[in-house]
Amino acid sequence: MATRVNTVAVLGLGLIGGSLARALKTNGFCERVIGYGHRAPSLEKGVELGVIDSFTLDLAEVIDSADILVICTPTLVAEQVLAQILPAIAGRADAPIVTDAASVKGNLERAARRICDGQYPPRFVLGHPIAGSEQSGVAASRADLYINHRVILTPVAENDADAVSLVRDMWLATGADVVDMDVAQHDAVLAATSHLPHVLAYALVDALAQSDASDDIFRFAAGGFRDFTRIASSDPVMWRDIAIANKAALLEAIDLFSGHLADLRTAVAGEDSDGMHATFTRAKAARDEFAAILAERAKGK
Ligand SMILES: NC(=O)C1=CN([C@@H]2O[C@H](COP(=O)(O)OP(=O)(O)OC[C@H]3O[C@@H](n4cnc5c(N)ncnc54)[C@H](O)[C@@H]3O)[C@@H](O)[C@H]2O)C=CC1
Ligand SMILES: O=C(O)C(=O)Cc1ccc(O)cc1
Repeated sequence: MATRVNTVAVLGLGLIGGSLARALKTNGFCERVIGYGHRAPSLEKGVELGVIDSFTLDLAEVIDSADILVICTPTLVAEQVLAQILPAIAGRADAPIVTDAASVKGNLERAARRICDGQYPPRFVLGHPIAGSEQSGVAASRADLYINHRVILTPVAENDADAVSLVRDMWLATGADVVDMDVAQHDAVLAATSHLPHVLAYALVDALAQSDASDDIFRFAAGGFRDFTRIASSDPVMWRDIAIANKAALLEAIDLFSGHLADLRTAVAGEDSDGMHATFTRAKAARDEFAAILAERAKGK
């Protein structure tokens, strides 16, 4: 593809930032990808693996040399990084476009307004790739991570249309499908489909690991346990940040789920076979429909 910009900077070179860097280098969206972080080791590894061309620990240098800054740090760190970047680029005609990949959008929208005295910075575009895994770190990054996966952009009214368009093109260049969503809708949907399942997996594994029978439980666990709990191997810092940043929507999702679990407990205790059968049948139909959608999407690969 024709090169769109000279330099993309990835701030926080882990699974998500490393995979973006690899994809952009593979498809020629930019001339070079540079890395920025608070510590050298993962960035040195990124250069060694050919994920990035160079790196710096100096944020001012990144701001001066990149066309697009992509914040790929844990969610709450992204607020701190924004607090350093936005004042530094305010009013600068040659300022880079800023975007991010964090899992929650509302906290970053609020942070951006707070940092800029209530005025949303037009060239900051909120984004979130719905692709990843329980792994983390630059060594786990892959150039094909985003192919046929959704990337959600949550532009706000004050956004500069050209900035949104360039960020959209960047993600399209990775092979992703880019969709727009409202910030609050994004956070509610992701609380239900991603943040709640991670909390449930962590809770289940923690509860069983602390029980007296934990040795037997893990020794004899079947595939269902493995499927349900894979995501409990995800990075605790990342998920702690997500739970804090999306507290309101996550609490709503937990409460909705707790109500259903309580109903199911009542059905089990009362041997309510019709009630249980109805719940399991409804859930199976919904899950089968979801599996069919996934299969259709995989065909597009
Ligand atoms: N892992 C996943 O499946 C997905 C993660 N996300 C989001 O993407 C972001 C990154 O996630 P991963 O790449 O999985 O995490 P990661 O742990 O693999 O990478 C995060 C990187 O940020 C760096 N970092 C930490 N503190 C920093 C600081 N103060 N300044 C500069 N760099 C710092 C770390 O050194 C690391 O290189 C998170 O906000 C996460 O919520 C979004 C979609 C999927
Ligand atoms: O590992 C998995 O299945 C995931 O769910 C990956 C993931 C983690 C966080 C996100 O914000 C989006 C996707």
